[in-house]
Amino acid sequence: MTFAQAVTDRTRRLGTRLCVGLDPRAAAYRDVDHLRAHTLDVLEATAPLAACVKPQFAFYEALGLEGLVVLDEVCAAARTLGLPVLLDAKRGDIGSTAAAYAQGWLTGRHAGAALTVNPFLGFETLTPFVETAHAHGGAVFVLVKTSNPGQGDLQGSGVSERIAVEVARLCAGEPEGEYASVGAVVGATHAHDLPLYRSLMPRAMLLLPGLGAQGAAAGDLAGAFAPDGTGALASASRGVQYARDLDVTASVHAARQYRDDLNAALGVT
Ligand SMILES: O=c1ccn([C@@H]2O[C@H](COP(=O)(O)O)[C@@H](O)[C@H]2O)c(=O)[nH]1
Repeated sequence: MTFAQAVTDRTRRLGTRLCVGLDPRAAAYRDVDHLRAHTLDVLEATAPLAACVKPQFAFYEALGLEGLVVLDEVCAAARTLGLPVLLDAKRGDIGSTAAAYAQGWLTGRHAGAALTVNPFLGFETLTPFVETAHAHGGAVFVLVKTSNPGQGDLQGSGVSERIAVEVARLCAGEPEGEYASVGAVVGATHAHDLPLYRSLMPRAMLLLPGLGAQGAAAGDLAGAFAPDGTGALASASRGVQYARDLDVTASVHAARQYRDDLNAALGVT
């Protein structure tokens, strides 16, 4: 099963469109063992409520080699739980270097995973990511309109729309009837614009970060989904992992609430 198929299957079977972000902040823990144990506990406890899990590479990289080992353990644990992994690393470089990033994060033990990619160097640099993801059953999520307040500095004036059109072009070569291996990141903070991006990229799965801590509300995100309730992943990281300090039960309650609020907004279960 490809990443897009696995996510869509979980949405249909488990009734969830929630992407659980795992961004462990070193300051919250005594040491790396404590960080690892809590992060794995949150993963295991929230897995039945999630369509996929999204570790943010930066928080593991910040811990050096030990952190990268934890990231590897998180990915392995997710695979064991049958939970699709979306690595948020926002890679992008000239094509030959992009090919090395793609090999590192979309093949081997990461085959079938998804990776966020940055199109700033030009559309041709997306090709190694797209080809590798497609060949290994994974996916890439291209930054189209990010959730942060300053995104308009470079993403305004039709730039995001232009990237969206390119994403749609990249999706066009893939089999009909399912979401493509090329998806798009559109901030959940842009609720008003979601129907536009949904219509520009009908075959792309949308990743919607910004739920919770950045102020976006699940009830405002219906415009990102296809009429059957598939095609988008609403993502919360701090809002789940640190729903109430390090209380894993609170993480589960928060994930359940996000899942239910998304379903209520869509009128589905
Ligand atoms: O446009 C974007 C793209 C990625 N992110 C990432 O998502 C999470 C958000 O964390 P919260 O704690 O839920 O705010 C984080 O890893 C970001 O790097 C984003 O926020 N916006």
